[in-house]
Amino acid sequence: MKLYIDGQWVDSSSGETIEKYNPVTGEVLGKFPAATKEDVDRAIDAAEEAFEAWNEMGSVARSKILYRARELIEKDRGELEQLLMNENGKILKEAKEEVDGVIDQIQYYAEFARKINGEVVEGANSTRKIFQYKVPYGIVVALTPWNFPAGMVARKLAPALLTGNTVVLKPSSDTPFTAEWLVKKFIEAGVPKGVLNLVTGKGSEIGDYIVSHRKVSVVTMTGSTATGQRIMEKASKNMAKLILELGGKAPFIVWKDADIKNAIKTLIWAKFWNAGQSCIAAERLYIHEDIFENFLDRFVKAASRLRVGDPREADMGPLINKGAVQTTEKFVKDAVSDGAQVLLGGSRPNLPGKLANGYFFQPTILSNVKQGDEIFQEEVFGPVLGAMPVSDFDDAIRKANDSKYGLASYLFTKDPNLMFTAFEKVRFGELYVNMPGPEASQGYHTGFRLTGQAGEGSRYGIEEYVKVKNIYIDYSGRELHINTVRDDLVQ
Ligand SMILES: NC(=O)C1=CN([C@@H]2O[C@H](COP(=O)(O)OP(=O)(O)OC[C@H]3O[C@@H](n4cnc5c(N)ncnc54)[C@H](OP(=O)(O)O)[C@@H]3O)[C@@H](O)[C@H]2O)C=CC1
Ligand SMILES: O=C(O)[C@H](O)CO
Repeated sequence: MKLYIDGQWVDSSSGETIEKYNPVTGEVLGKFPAATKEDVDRAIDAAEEAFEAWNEMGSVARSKILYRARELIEKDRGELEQLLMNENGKILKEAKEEVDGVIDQIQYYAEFARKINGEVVEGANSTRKIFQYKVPYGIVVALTPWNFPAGMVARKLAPALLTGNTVVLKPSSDTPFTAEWLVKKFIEAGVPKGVLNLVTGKGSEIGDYIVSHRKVSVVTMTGSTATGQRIMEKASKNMAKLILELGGKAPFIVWKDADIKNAIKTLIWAKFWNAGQSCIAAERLYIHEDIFENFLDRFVKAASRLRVGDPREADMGPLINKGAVQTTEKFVKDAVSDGAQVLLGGSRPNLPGKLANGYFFQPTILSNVKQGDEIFQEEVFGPVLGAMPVSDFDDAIRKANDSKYGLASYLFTKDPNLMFTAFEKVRFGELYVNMPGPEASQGYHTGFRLTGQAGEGSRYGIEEYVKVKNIYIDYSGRELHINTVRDDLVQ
């Protein structure tokens, strides 16, 4: 693999590379370049140089390139699905769904051509006007995560490019090859040189440098809250605009009147989708006390039927890396020492052959957890879920809101009064009522509290990439009378 800078595929200027492991087998999958600060400078300079012409091209011409990229991705989608399975460990159905999402998002953003309009606002009188133009910011740095390595790249590249920005993409070091594959499609589709650049390398080494670079206008990042906070600090040097989609700790409330079968199916999805590695994953289960035991019993039975293993045939694949397995193990251990009872799983599975070295963890369900426990406060990002009985709806909402994160939440009930109470009181960017996620391209993916800033998707999401520029004009042609400037000063 190589870096893509100013229209050229090149090695890192240091020649250094980093190894990437296959999460299914623990074997080395390949190597990718460790970009240096000089490589970053060249990528940013290229993005700066390309900006004017790309902006002048107009949104219709840019959308044609996006439509073409979408077609190219669709044509070779099988390759991308394989890559997602090897690089991320996704099961086949989820890899296919992610590619559907990539195609959908590129199409969705391309459709905004000609639709990002400014306004003409009245001035102090009828011959004065204020033109409010929506213009691209300039250079966007896109830092993408590994959990949806294709979807997140598409969700950042498509709106940034459509609106006339140029981009430097730095993907997660756990999924560089998926990003490379997608960049190739955008290039083949006709993105001009310098408009889109790809640099890879450890965020801990080049991240601070990229986000604090004086030429960068927007930093869009999906990942952990700790990294998001660091980015805020570093990017403040240059006042870059931030779009940060960070951690989640979704509450999943099941009321006593809920359709239990639908709730369990949704919960299986919400907890074990991508092995629990999604920011909208159910992380706290609040069940009405009248149905608590029965619900948990049925949920445990259903989850115990999940097949864990080779992504080509399993229901759930591995975690992303060795560190993620260790973190998940520690969450379970700490929960047990806090008094939790393990109803299912709790450890790594015994898998045969090469899978024995893969980064797998069993679906894990815990009861006897308390609101203040680590397992109910910190983001697990793995296939582990704690459950707690609740009896009063307001109390359930209070507990749900008692989290430093505020992205997704779920509610199962048939009672419209409870639904509307939740619409009002839930302090999360998303509430899924009687249905699963994930978020749609036309929804605005955003969160409260430490989940971040700004958002993605919908017209609100695309407008994060444009700035409103104001032009004031007096076209009367008459002599100006300025209140605080005497007319007789100027003869
Ligand atoms: N909201 C979400 O969807 C996601 C949340 N997470 C959360 O984060 C945890 C850890 O995952 P991890 O991959 O380490 O997430 P990080 O937040 O560390 O990484 C996300 C992205 O930011 C980059 N990055 C890391 N450090 C910096 C920095 N100082 N400046 C700029 N960019 C940087 C990473 O690059 P590099 O990979 O090279 O470090 C990656 O591209 C997960 O367990 C989960 O809790 C993770 C992924 C997605
Ligand atoms: O970040 C995530 O996990 C994605 O937005 C999927 O919901």
